[in-house]
Amino acid sequence: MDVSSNYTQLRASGHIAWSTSAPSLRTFYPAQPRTYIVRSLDLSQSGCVAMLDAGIDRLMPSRFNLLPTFKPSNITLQTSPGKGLGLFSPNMVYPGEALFAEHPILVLPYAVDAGVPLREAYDDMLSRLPAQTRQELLYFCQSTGAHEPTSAQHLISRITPFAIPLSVPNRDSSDVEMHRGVFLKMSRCNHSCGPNAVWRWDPESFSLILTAIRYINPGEEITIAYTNVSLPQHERRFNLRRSFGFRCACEWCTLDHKSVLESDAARFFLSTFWDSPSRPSFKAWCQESFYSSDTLILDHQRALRYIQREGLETLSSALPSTGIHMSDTIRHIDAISMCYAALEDIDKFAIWTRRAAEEREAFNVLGPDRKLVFSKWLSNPSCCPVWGAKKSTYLRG
Ligand SMILES: C[S@@+](CC[C@H](N)C(=O)[O-])C[C@H]1O[C@@H](n2cnc3c(N)ncnc32)[C@H](O)[C@@H]1O
Repeated sequence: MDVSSNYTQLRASGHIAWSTSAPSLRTFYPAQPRTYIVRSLDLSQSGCVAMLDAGIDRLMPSRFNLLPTFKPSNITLQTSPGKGLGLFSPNMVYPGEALFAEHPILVLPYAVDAGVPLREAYDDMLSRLPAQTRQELLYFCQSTGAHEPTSAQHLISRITPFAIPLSVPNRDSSDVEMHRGVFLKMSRCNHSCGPNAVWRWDPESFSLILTAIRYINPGEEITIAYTNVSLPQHERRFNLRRSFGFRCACEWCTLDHKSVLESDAARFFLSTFWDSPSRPSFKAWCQESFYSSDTLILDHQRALRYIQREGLETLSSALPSTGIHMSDTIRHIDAISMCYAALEDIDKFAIWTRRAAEEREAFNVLGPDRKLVFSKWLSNPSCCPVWGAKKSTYLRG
């Protein structure tokens, strides 16, 4: 291990396998021992120490964009029944509103060459953090009620990391792209099976951004999903227990037995919606007169009701045409608007097209092209390519 004034180089010796209690850390045996660099990144007062594969370290930009600034939302840390501490919003938050952005304090690879002396690396990393940040990390472990951590490695492994992708030198290194980011504030965000916020990694500012996906009332807890929330309760429970070691106390997991069955059925309906063979495609619905005018509309409206009831605004799926991921809420609204266009129902087409534009606007995904298309359709609905597509079948029928 070579130590210089501002960074530490760790060379995997290729034969010492360090065990670690970190649940998410994997060790592997690469053909050539890898070299890792441990160094501080100049990001914020809380400090940030990264342990990176030397190839990845070379690709790290020397500067990052400033943290995006948002309306100060004064997130508070409070007790959440059955979940320890959690993040709460004292203010009303709107769907699509960014809650906060945060730099990591530690960045580590997900998969580390088994020859790396991890214990030394973790000691080194912690010693480089400001004393105040180290204190906060310790407080994090104490407040979760667990035993005092016995080492830096133990302490770091206690904190649930977020998976952040970093640029890798080439496609062959894609297996080492994913890193564990440890965050002081974000790591307090609890899980819910109907979360009201989502997070995303912003490589330009090297930060995690938390965004509301529905209205969050003053005093409400901010939650994210730690697991696939479209699964039935017993599978979510199994996954949360296996990966994070807790039993979920969210409002969907504490329902009575009958309501859990209803919730599972709704989640199944939503997760299989786009591939369900029993539902006609839009084209088939337009062409076949035996499909009643409201079959598809009622199904999409039911999906929107379930999304709201189950708190599943987080659901998104790949569009078959482009493969691009889009919010399921937007997809259902678009589909209803197209059905009304096909039926030449001017009033309802206008209502749902406006809703499609508003939903996109809230989440900043209403590009100028789409905005123009919507305004054209609203001023002259017959411009919509599927205008009358179902009605003409009726007339033919
Ligand atoms: C990343 S921490 C979240 C902050 C933590 N509650 C605290 O007091 O610092 C994850 C831990 O919080 C608790 N937790 C998070 N979501 C929960 C939920 N839905 N039900 C019960 N416990 C939860 C579990 O103990 C879990 O291991």
